This record gives sequence, structure tokens and C-alpha cells, in this order.
Amino acid sequence: MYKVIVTDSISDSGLKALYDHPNFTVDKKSGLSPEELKEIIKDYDALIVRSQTQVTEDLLNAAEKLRVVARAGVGVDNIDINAATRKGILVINAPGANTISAAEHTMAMMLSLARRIPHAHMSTSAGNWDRNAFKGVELYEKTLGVIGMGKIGAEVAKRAQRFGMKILGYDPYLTEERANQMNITKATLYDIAREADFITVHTPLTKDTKGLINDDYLAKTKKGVRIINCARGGIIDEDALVRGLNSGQVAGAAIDVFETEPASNQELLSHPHAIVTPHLGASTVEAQEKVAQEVSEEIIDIFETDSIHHAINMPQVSGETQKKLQPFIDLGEQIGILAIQLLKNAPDKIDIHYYGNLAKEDNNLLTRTMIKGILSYHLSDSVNMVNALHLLNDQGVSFNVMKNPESKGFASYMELTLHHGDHHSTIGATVLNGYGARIVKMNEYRVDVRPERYLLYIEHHDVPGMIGRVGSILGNHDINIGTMQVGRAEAGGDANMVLTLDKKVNDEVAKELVEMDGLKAVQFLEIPNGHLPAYNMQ
Ligand SMILES: NC(=O)c1ccc[n+]([C@@H]2O[C@H](COP(=O)([O-])OP(=O)(O)OC[C@H]3O[C@@H](n4cnc5c(N)ncnc54)[C@H](O)[C@@H]3O)[C@@H](O)[C@H]2O)c1
Ligand SMILES: O=C(O)[C@H](O)COP(=O)(O)O
Repeated sequence: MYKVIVTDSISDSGLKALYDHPNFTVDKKSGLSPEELKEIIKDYDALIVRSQTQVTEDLLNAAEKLRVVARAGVGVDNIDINAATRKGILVINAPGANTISAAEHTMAMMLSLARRIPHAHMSTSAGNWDRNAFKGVELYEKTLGVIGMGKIGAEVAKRAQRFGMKILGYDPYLTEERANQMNITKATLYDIAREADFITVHTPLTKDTKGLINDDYLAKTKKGVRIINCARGGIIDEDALVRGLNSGQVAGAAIDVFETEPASNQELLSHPHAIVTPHLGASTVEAQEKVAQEVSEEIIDIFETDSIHHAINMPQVSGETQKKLQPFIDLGEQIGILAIQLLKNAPDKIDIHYYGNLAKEDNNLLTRTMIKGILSYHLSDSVNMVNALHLLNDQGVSFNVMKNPESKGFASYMELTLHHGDHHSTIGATVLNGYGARIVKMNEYRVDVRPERYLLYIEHHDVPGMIGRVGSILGNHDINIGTMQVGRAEAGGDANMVLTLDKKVNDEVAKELVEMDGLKAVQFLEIPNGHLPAYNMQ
């Protein structure tokens, strides 16, 4: 049974899939202090949060079996992603599920600013009837600058166009073609400052966007500009905004998100030309239902089928790429496990080569499976696809990935070489159409071996009788040979043998083999998730 804890206010109906699932239990515990949460987090496999719970390194360190942190929303700035990655904890979110609600909130804020609705409401409900104090402006034929043309920015632009606004969009990823398709003008930040009557920001908070709208920027804006932030606190420097509002450079500001939350900048909160809401962009029945539903379904998929759709700290690959890589994924881990056993030492350098069709794909996922295979030999369960590259980096092991779209005799071929000083081990592998996974190279030798659970790797001199002697020793110990591959560099020179066995070779057998004349190296190799001979299968 997997235990899920939900620590922010999240829609019960959206969590239905988890509540109904026989393999999951859900505990809803909002309002816990950081200490209280730290105390109980060790019991949980998954944590679901919104923006309120701070998922700190300290909390993650106390999480003994946590596999997933799910953000029921978009922004993950309340989660220490690096700490989660180091611990191998997957972080997912629900991008897109609250886009419409955030875009509608932005429109509501813009209209409220234009017509001063909150101020007019307060005055009227206090008994006044002041029709002159609240003269507004129209949106029609005004210019709106949208900084961040992602999902929400694009929906805001679409809605504002219906109000007759001209849209200037700035986003480093906005192409001329997409701007044309959306019938907006691709602009720079300074075009927006110069021309916009309203500016709305829709970027994440990053080192580039922190303080993006500051004193310098405001000095370049049109006098009387109106500014909206329904994205993240900190993109607009709050003190600079207050100075702009005081001087009249900024006619009004509508702010949903703050540098610190709950918001504490009283000058801004009580400014007569500011409209403020307590981070309500995603607070609608529909958005909350959708975000909760998306993360619930994804948590079930992750635990039940290992499929991940919206990972923050894992590479995202398209469904098509995933389908192409799938046959190589298990094999990637297996060659990692074999290469590290052959090397007999921790590697100081790793080379990965992809050839043919594999070289044309985004194979970050495949690289991670190999690294996981290599590291799991020494680190066992503490390594997974999330933290594999981090752990490798922590160990100071360098790795190179080389891609060559030319075929290496197979439509797709991957080769892994581990180095330890002057020593190295190499495993090459492919998937043969209709025949499945094959190890086709071990060190310098060409082989053709199915990656079965128990393998015996022997390097020897090419002299008569070797095969018979190895076979007799194994037979005397009741070890059945599945397949045997023999290869040699040249007659009478160096040769190798790779055998698949039906069971493990114990120390006694290994000793007898090692003592055989003419053998240069004997190694029993085991692939924990390799195929077992048919009669051993459950
Ligand atoms: N107020 C709320 O309750 C609420 C609700 C939902 C989302 N949000 C926030 O809104 C923001 C946007 O969400 P989204 O779903 O549209 O995300 P998104 O990823 O679809 O879009 C973000 C866009 O910002 C752009 N960007 C990044 N750096 C930039 C920069 N320096 N200058 C200009 N553009 C830059 C990106 O290229 C991207 O297109 C996020 O910060 C999210 O957390 C807030
Ligand atoms: O990034 C988001 O999804 C929004 O800021 C919504 O945050 P919330 O889930 O805390 O309302």
C-alpha cells in the first residue's frame, strides 16, 4: 500500500482516483507546521502540495521513502528541486491545468485596474455615491505588453485581443512565425516599456526574471502605465513599484503574487492605486479539480506502471521517442551492470557511444539507465533515474556521450566503455528485429549473447581442449550451460568464451576454473533483472 500525504488545500473530488485506488491511502493534513510535517514525512511515499508548503532540503532529508513530490499547479519555486534530485525524489507538476483560471484572473485584474472597481465598490458600500472619483479608461485600442508568452501569456493575449487591444509579446522563445500566427507583434522588453499602456508578466521566477521590472525599467515605461502580476512575486521589485505608484509614473498596479507570502509590504498592500489579491490565480473550482486530478492520475501511473508525464527533474521525451527507446531501456541498465562487473573497480571516466538510429534520438533517458546500472552495483537502491547523473557528478566521474548516425553494422547500436586508470571494460549491445536484446561486444571481442541472468566470461589462450575442460568443470558441479559463444582474435592467439548458465557459479567452481591452465581471466557476471532460463521462471 502506498501512502500519500496532501498538505495544502486540494480538491477532494480531484483526488478521487487516489481515494478509490486499492493500492493507495491518502491523508489530508493541511496547516501543519514545518516541524510537524518533518516528523511524519518518513511514513509517506508521495507528497502533494500547492504553493504553500515549503518542500525544503531539511524536509526531504527526513523523508525516508518518499518517491514523488507532486505540485498540484505550475510553479515549483516552493520545492528544493536540487535537493529532491540528489535524493532521487521525482518532482512532478500539473502544467496547463490552471492556465485558463490564471488567464481569467489576469483579465479580471486588468479590467478592475482600468475601471477601479474594487475602490468604487468600497466607496459605494460605505454609503458614498461618488460618480466623479472613479473615472476609468477603456481597454479598447490600448497596447498590452505581455512578458512571457507561454501558456498563460498566450491565453491572456487571446482574450485581450477580443477587447480590441494591440498585443506586444516578449519571450526569448517567441518566434516571428508564432507571433504572426497569433496575430501579435514580437517585441523586445524595451518596445514594451516604450509603447504599452498595460504590462502583464507571465514568466516563472528565475535569476533572469527576478526584479525584471525595477526602477530602471519603470523609468523607461510610458507615463501612466498600468502593471499586472499574476505570475510570481519578485518578478516586479515591490519597492520600485511603490515608488512608481507614488510618482504617478505607474497609474495602477494589480498584484496577485508577492515577494513574500503571505504578503507583508504594507505600502504596496494599502496603496490607493494598487489592487491586491492573495495568490488567487488558480483558485477556481475548475482549476483545483483539474490540478488535483492530473497529479493523482500521474502518481498512480508512476507507482503502478513507471510512466511519467510531467517530470520537473527528469528529461521529458515525446511519446514517439519513448516508443523507439523502450526496447533499449532495460538493455541500457543491463550493459551498465555488466560493464562495472567486468571493470572490477569504480570507474573514473565513462564513454557512451550511440550509433545508427539511436544516435538520432534524444537519448538522455537511455544514458541515465546505463549510469543507473553502473552505480547501482555499488550504491544499490539509493540510485535511480532521477539522481543517477547527480550521483555520478558527486563521485567526480566524468562522462562523454558521442553520437554517430552512421550504422555500426546494426540499425541501432550502443557501446559503453568504463575506464579505471589504464584499465577499461567495454560492452556493446543492440536489439535485433524479431530476436530481441543482444550483447554483441565484450571488451575487444565480438560476441552474440542474450543478456541472461547468469553469465560466465572467460579470456583464454586459443589452445585445443579449453571448451571441453570448462564444460566438464561446470558439468561436474551440476551447472547447466544455456549457450556458449567462442571467439578469437587469431588462431593460436587470444580468445574468449561467454557462457549463459542456468544457475550461479559458487566460489569452489570459480576457484577450479581460475586454476585451469591457459585461462587468462574468468569472471562470473550476474544481471539481476536479466532473463532467467525458462524452467526457472515463475
Ligand atoms: N497566480 C497564480 O495563481 C498562478 C497560476 C498559474 C500559474 N502561475 C504562474 O504563471 C507563470 C506562467 O505560467 P505558464 O503556465 O504560462 O508557464 P509557461 O512555462 O507555459 O510559460 C512561461 C513562459 O515564460 C517564458 N520566459 C522564461 N524566462 C523569460 C524571460 N526572462 N523573459 C520573458 N519570458 C520568459 C518562457 O519562455 C515561457 O514561454 C508561472 O510563474 C506560474 O507559476 C501563477
Ligand atoms: O504556480 C501555480 O500553479 C499558481 O501559482 C497556483 O498556486 P496555488 O496552487 O498555490 O494556488
